[in-house]
Amino acid sequence: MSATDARPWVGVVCDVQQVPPHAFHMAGDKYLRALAEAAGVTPVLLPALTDLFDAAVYLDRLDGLFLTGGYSMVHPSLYNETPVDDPSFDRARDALSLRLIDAALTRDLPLFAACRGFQEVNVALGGRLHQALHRVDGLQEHREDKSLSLDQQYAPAHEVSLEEGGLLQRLLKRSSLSVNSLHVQGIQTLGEGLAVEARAPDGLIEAFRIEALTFGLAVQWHPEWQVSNHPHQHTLFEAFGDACRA
Ligand SMILES: N[C@@H](CCC(=O)NCCCC(=O)O)C(=O)O
Repeated sequence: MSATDARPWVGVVCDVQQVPPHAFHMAGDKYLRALAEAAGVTPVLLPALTDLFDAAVYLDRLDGLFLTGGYSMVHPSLYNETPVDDPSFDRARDALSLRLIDAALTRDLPLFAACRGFQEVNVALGGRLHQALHRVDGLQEHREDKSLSLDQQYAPAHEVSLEEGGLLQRLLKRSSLSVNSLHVQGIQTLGEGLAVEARAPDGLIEAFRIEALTFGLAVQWHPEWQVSNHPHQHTLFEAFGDACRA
């Protein structure tokens, strides 16, 4: 690897988690490796310090933005609801992601989002979430079984149908895709300027395109998981990397 890195630099949002007795800003290894290996970009962690400065300044020096998954829930107050359960929240992550989504739209910066990141984009654009999909009549189970191994938790869980003529169908040259499923929350109402790209068998929206962006794709599943073994997911990261290089 040359000392001068000509690859695009892509911002990756951090979660704020306690590693007792301290708080840490962190991002998952599997996301960072997928960006480096499949997208061919250089990931840069973005600390969630919106209480200190406007996070939009990050994007002045970046070529793309990636919103990762995360075990914490997007706070329901961001879509005008009160929490119905007592899950883990991460308000600092919420504030960082929502500010960066807005700033990426202003700059037409390439954006790719997974799972929690998918939910954040929906909420940032005025959409609402189901706080607990497993309590919604007519929807299938979308959570992982945490008693299983990670390989089993992130294994393909259901098919999604790809929208006719959509970005995913064009990129993947197919009409359906097998995806993993590790989420409690999901889309209840779709935000403004979002175009459905994929749905689960129960009708739940599982991917959308951000119409205002030259490249804006968000998926409910985990495309980063063992991306080298999943060519279709690898293609999504390649397309994002190409958009960051454009
Ligand atoms: N908390 C949200 C999003 C779920 C999610 O991102 N799960 C994966 C977390 C671990 C990882 O980063 O792979 C929800 O439950 O809906």
